[in-house]
Amino acid sequence: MTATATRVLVLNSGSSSVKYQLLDMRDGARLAAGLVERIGESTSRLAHTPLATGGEKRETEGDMADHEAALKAVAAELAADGLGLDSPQLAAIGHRVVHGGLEFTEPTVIDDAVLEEIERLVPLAPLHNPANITGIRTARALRPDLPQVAVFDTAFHTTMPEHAARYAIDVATADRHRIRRYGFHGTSHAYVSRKTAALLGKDPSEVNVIVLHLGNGASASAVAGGRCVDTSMGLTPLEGLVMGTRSGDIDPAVTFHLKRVAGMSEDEVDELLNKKSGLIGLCGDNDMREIRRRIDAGGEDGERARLAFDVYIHRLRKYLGAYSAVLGRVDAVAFTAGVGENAAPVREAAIAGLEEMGMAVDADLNSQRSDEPRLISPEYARVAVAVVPTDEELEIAQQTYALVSA
Ligand SMILES: Nc1ncnc2c1ncn2[C@@H]1O[C@H](COP(=O)(O)OP(=O)(O)O)[C@@H](O)[C@H]1O
Ligand SMILES: CC(=O)OP(=O)(O)O
Ligand SMILES: [Mg+2]
Repeated sequence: MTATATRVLVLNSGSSSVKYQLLDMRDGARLAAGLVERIGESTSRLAHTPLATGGEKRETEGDMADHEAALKAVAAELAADGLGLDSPQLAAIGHRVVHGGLEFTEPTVIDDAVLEEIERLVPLAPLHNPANITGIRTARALRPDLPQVAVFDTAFHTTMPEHAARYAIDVATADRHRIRRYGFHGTSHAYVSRKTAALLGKDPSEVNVIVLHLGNGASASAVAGGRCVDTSMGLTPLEGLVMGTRSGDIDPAVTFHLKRVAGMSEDEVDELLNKKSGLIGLCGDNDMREIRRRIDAGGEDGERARLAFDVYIHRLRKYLGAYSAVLGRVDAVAFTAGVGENAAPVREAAIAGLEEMGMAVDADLNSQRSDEPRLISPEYARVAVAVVPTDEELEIAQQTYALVSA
C-alpha cells in the first residue's frame, strides 16, 4: 500500500441488493455512495451519489442479472466520477460477510483459504453468503493486487456465553453439524452500542445497552460493558424478531406440520419463512411506511396492517423484557436501522407502559428528526432511550483500513 492510498471501498451485498460507499479514511469523508436494488429482476435500479463532486444523484434502470453485473455497473459509475477502482488512492475493499461461523472473530484479509471457508458456511446463510462471495470474486477480478477484507456480521457475537449460544438439543449432534446461535448484524450492534455509550458520556465498558436493529432484517442484542451477551438471531438470520419478510421465532413443529400436513417441500418451507412471512406475510407489505399509511387510512385494510404492526411490536417488547432480565441493569435502549431510526410510532409502542422497568419515551423528542444520535426519553426515566443511526459501511471501512494500514 502506498502512503497516498487512503481510500476504502465498502461493499455490502445483500440477497438482492448491493449498498456501497467510497470513503477517505484520513477524515472518514464519504466520496460516493449508492445502492443497487432488485438484482436479478428486469427492473433493477442503481442509484449513485457522487458526494465528492457535490453532484446530483444519478439513477439508472437496467437489467442487472446478478451481483457480478451489479458490481460492474457500480465500478462504471465510480469511474465516471474519476473514482474508479483503478485509482492508486484506493487502499482496500472492505466486504460485509454475513456468516463467519466460529472461525472468524476479527476482520480478515481474504485469500483463497478464507474464501473457501466463507463458501463452506453458505448452508448457514444461504440468502446472504453467496452474494457476499460474488462481491468478493468480482472485486478481486477488477483489482487483483488490492487487499480485500472481510468484516463478519457474526464476529461481535462470538463473545456470547455458552449458555446463550447453545440450543437445548443433543450436544453431539449440535457440535457435529455446527448448530448453535451465531447472531448477525454484529457490525451494527457493535457500532451502535459504542455510540450509545458516547451519547451518555460513558465508556462502553461502563454501560449495559439493549440495541434494537430494526431494518428489513431485524435483531436485538444485549450488550454488557461493550460485549455482546445475547442476541436474537441464531444459526441463521431467521430467528428472533418479526422482520420485513421473515417470521422470526416460531415453534419448529410448524415446519414439520407444513411438510407432513400441508405437503410442502423443504425449499417451499424455507421460502415461506424467509421471504413470505413477517410483516409481508401478515399484511402484504414489508415497508413500515406503507403499514403506517394503511393503519392511518383505517377500514378493513387498516385492520390487517394493524395486526401486522401489533405482532411486530409484541415480539419486540418480549425481547426488551428478556434482555432486561439477561442484563440485570439496563442503562440504555438504542433504536437503529431503517425502522428504528425513522418510525416514531414503533418506538412509542415498543416502550409504552414500561415505566416500571424505568423506560419511557417523550412524545416531542420522539417525533423530532435528526441524523445524529439523540435521546428520546424524558429526564426522569432511569433508562436512556435513544435513536442512534447505524453506519455499517463506516464501521467496515474503519476496520478494513485499520487492518491494511497496520
Ligand atoms: N421513514 C420511514 N418510516 C418508517 N419506516 C421506514 C422509513 N424509512 C425506512 N423505513 C423502513 O426501513 C426498512 C429498511 O431498513 P434498512 O435498515 O435500510 O434495511 P436493510 O439494510 O435490511 O435493507 C424499510 O423496509 C422500511 O420498513
Ligand atoms: C443478517 C441479515 O439479516 O442481514 P439483512 O438485514 O441485511 O438482511
Ligand atoms: Mg441492513
